[in-house]
Amino acid sequence: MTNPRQIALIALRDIHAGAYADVALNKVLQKFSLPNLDRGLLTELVYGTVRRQRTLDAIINQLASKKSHQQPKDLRTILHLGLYQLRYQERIPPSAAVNTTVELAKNNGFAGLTGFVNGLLRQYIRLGEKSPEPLKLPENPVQRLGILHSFPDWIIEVWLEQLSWAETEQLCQWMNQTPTIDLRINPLRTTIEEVEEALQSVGILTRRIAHLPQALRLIGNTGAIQNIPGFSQGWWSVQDASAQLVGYLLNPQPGEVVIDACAAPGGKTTHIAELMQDQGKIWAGDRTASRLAKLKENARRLHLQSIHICTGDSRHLPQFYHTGDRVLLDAPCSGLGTLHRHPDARWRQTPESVVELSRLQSQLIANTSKFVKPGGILVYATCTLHPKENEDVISTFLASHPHWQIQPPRVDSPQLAYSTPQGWLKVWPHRENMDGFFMVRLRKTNNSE
Ligand SMILES: C[S@@+](CC[C@H](N)C(=O)[O-])C[C@H]1O[C@@H](n2cnc3c(N)ncnc32)[C@H](O)[C@@H]1O
Repeated sequence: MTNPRQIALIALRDIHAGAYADVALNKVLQKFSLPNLDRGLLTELVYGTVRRQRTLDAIINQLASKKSHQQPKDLRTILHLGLYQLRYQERIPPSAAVNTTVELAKNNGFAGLTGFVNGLLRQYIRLGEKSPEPLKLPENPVQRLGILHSFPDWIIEVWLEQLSWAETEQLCQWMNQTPTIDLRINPLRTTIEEVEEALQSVGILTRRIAHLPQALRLIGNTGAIQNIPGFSQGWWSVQDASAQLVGYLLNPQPGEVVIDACAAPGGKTTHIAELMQDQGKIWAGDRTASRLAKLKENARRLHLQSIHICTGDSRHLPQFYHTGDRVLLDAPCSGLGTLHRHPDARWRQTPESVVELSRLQSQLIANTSKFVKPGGILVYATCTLHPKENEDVISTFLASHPHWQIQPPRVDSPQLAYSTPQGWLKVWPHRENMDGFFMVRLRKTNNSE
């Protein structure tokens, strides 16, 4: 099969049945061999329709007599695909979007409904000719933003608690973009200049990122990551700029003992090893063995020797008590700072899952703080923007752990740019053009047991 729209329908069926969007997409990309352009279109259609689902459903609700959720499942997905192309894909002529969608309906058991599909899509085009916004939006301002930018109301509300309306809208728009790829250069194998040159020689454009000495942002489409020069030599890792800030905030030194309590697949563990010149001992703990296998593979590719694996639940592991000079807790979280990378995440997380995660995060910080020696450091980080998983976890921890205090970034450190008056760092993606992140450095006093 070579029709990217038909293949998109197959992947979307899987996603609507519960599969992760990236897993479902990779499955079809591996199964069907497509030319590069069609692979690009397939990826755009799958990720785009998942991301814009709420907006696309609102259009169906407006134009059809039956609500979107009452339509047969496949028909709803086919309409999503057609409407997505009409609304968001300027490169696809409207007539091609309509004809290919009608064809898709015909080939997937809806031969009797091709008139309905054709009519609905053409009605949308006609409305768009009359008004720049064919979609009728509700009066309620939260729902209005949620429908326009395709987010559940509760996420809009979480952002509105922290940002103005205008910034909330900017953040919504930012999260609907195709994500960029950043590299972190491994200074133990090469230099940033050498990587820049190697990439340039194969036509890959890059740019440096302020405050991050080993970071390069890739510009434009680069093809498969494994084919970028230097991958097999361990010259670099893929890691977003804001995730690179975490290693610098921890500031590990050669010869120290560092415990990375939620380490897999090892983006930050390998950064820590590089910052320590691969000298010292790093314990990489995680409860998921399959993810730790990826960490091992990454450490091997980067030629790092100082990393040791420990499979287990970091809410326990008493063998680590009072052994770490520095501990990193890069906690499992709702990922509200990386919604652009995971198009289905906004539909998977709920206010209830956030409460559940914040409970786990509190248990993890309470126990991993015991891993730290007196006078040592613990960095808590998440890639979410929800105060319940960030500020609240830290405030509650500090209130019940008098031997701990926040150690804000030094005035001469690059992280200062993201620092808040409370001493923790919050990276807002629409301001900094990088993934959303929260991180804080905590210090245990010398006289604690
Ligand atoms: C945000 S990810 C870590 C990403 C990693 N630090 C990196 O930079 O590549 C969170 C990790 O926590 C792990 N995890 C979740 N609950 C855990 C627990 N109770 N104990 C140990 N690891 C846990 C998950 O398996 C997941 O790999």
